[in-house]
Amino acid sequence: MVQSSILGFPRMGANRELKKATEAYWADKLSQEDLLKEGKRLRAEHWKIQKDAGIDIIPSNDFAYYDHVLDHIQLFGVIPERYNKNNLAPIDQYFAMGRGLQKPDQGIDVPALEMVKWFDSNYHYVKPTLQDNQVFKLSESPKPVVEFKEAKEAGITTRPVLLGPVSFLALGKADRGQSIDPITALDKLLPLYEDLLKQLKAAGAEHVQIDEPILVFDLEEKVKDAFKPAYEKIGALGDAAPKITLATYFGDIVHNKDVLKNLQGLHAIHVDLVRNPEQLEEVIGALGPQQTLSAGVVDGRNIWKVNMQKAIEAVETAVQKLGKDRVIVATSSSLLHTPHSLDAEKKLDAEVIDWFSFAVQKVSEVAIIAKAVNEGPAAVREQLDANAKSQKARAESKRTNVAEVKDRQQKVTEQMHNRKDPFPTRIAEQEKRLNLPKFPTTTIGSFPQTKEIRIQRNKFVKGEITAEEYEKFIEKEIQDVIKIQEELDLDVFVHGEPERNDMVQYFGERLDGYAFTQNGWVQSYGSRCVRPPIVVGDISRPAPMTVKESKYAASISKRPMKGMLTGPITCLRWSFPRNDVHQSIQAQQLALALRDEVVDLEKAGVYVIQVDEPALREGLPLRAGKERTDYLKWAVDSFRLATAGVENGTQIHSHFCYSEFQDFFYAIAALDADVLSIENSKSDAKLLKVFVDEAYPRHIGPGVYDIHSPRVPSEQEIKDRIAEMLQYLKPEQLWIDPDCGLKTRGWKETKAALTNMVNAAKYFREQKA
Ligand SMILES: CN1c2c(nc(N)[nH]c2=O)NC[C@@H]1CNc1ccc(C(=O)N[C@@H](CCC(=O)N[C@@H](CCC(=O)N[C@@H](CCC(=O)O)C(=O)O)C(=O)O)C(=O)O)cc1
Ligand SMILES: N[C@@H](CCS)C(=O)O
Ligand SMILES: [Zn+2]
Repeated sequence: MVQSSILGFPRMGANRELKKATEAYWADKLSQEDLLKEGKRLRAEHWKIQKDAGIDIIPSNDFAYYDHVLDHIQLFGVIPERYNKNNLAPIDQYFAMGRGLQKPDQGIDVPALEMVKWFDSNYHYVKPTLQDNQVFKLSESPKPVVEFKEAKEAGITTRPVLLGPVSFLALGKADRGQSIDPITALDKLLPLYEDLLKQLKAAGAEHVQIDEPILVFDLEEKVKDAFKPAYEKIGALGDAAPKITLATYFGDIVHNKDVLKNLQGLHAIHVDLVRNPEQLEEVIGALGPQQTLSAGVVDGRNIWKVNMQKAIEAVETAVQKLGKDRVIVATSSSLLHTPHSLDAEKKLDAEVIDWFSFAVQKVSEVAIIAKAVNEGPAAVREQLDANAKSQKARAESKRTNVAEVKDRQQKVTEQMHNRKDPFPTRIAEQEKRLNLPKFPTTTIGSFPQTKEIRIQRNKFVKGEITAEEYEKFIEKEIQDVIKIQEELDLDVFVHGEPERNDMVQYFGERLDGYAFTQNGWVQSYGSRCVRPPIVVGDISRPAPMTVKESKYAASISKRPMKGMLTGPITCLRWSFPRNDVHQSIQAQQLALALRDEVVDLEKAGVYVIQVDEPALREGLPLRAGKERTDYLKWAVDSFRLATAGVENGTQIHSHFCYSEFQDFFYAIAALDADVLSIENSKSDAKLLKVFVDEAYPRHIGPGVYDIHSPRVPSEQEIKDRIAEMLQYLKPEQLWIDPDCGLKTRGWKETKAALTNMVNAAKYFREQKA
């Protein structure tokens, strides 16, 4: 029989209970015991949802209090010494690695480990950070074993999920000042996997899911070569270990077919057939004679209802070749990237809600597809008919065919992508207008989103206060942040984004062609969640979206005010995009809407405009090739189309909050932004060398401190950082700013950090005068 399986379930809970519990714990408002109890309750609830839906293979160890890669860091003892010094309880050490810990009264001050994008998703993982003489040590009560037993006690035999040894190492890095190439530590790490697998088997686990998602990348030979010895060793455990399903997702693995050849001893291989349905035949051909295919046909990354007919056809193709006992119906990836359930959505338009499927619904979809294949379509006729009807309605909906939007796209010319003059002419005009000092200081846009702001917005959304009352409140917030920026003596001000719930959702809510949810939360990192808006049709801007707040802020500010927009690619990437038209079309529609906004801001007297594109890099197809080249063209074009409508004297900024910009330098340069701010504080300043090597002529503000942690950087630390940057960048190019927006921070640490930042900038201003 074909079995049904889920690769992972969202952790936060139907009402973000996990977020609330962890944040309460951090604020000393919940005991450790109660936090752990809440985790246990959530796990049980999620297993039950899957069991009740009839899923055969239910995951465990997919739950994490902060991040599953961080779980493995602690599981294998990859804990840099600085986190061992303060005798922290395991859970506190875990959070210290995830988010840093500063307790001056106890002499504790450790920054967080680096956190980066999980493949091309909006989820972030904590990077394993290794030492040259790395010693691995399996934790005394390994989490995967504990959670397997917990599920078993609740009457559910699960398939534990582990991140595989090759991916764990390849996704890691050497600690600062260390030079280890993580993959060389494989031999030392493998015995811990062996031990863990034996413990899982002894606890009763018959199957284990080992994720090796790096197989979707173009791999260096040494990483590719690591698979064979790793899985031979693990495979040699035979019956002493559970049977292994090796899972890949977010891409195809055909280019690594030679690796698959060495994995034929494993029980099953999982592939993502939503992203790359065309890999099915080749992967089947590469399987060993006994091997099972886990067919990922229900999308773990988007919210569209599965097309049952197509999914069933793919599974049937596999069944014809392999037989029912060697095929598993599965989600394409973990459902971590989808919201919990549609049941909470009370305000979605009836037309569009019928097109969506969140995690709980996707679990049912997997079960239905398996049933259709096992028992024939008649067994699920009603569900299949309803699904076909919904697919048809979406394809024929007016929302997906708006003539005015299509006409405007037809009329886009090449010239619309270019500023009037090149940078030297522009910057001269901008300098005259803005009159900024050397090493200008600015922030990235948002200031702390205080509890009070959220409460007021919540009241407004619920109709408990009027639009005027809310508007007054926002104006007062803007006044306050302007006053604070004056006191801090920053050079280019921002209005603080108090009116925005999120930098993407806010725009989604103001654009036609979008739907947005009440409770569609998805984990972004740690306890932080986002509610991605959903692109349901052709996009256009019915009215200005940000002009009122920016104009007001500019009118009461003595310094230049920076208008703040989210770029077309980031809007697209951090939304749930349509899957019925190419993303380049959606990006161009967004670009045209933003172009109007940029021009309207300029008309309103806002002469510095930042268009954030932090997701530009994340959208890059994971492998080199035509798809990547094409992406770079349409992604860069969409930014240029959005920003090129302004005069020379209007300064366009863009912001990128990730550090791996090396391989992406040309795209960033091609945006032709006058000023770039880039996350950089946790990376080696050496990375900035690319700007020198490529003779980058425009202005740059590499972040001087990390904003993800409440830790306050000292003035000296920031000065050291700036001095490092000046080894690579010219003084007249350099802007001083934090890594990213400050919305997640509290005011106390924000003021302290920015005071140190401004003082450090002033020090260099005097030095270089
Ligand atoms: C910059 N980043 C972003 C990414 N993706 C985005 N879509 N947005 C981003 O900013 N990706 C990369 C990075 C890092 N990621 C994040 C992600 C999320 C946050 C964050 O602070 N999230 C908040 C939620 C923000 C939000 O939408 N707030 C709403 C609703 C707030 C809320 O929970 N309201 C309560 C009631 C009010 C109360 O009592 O507090 C409720 O509904 O129950 C709003 O402000 O109106 C989070 O808390 O997780 C940061 C960086
Ligand atoms: N302007 C946004 C950018 C975040 S990437 C902010 O400051 O929050
Ligand atoms: Zn950012």
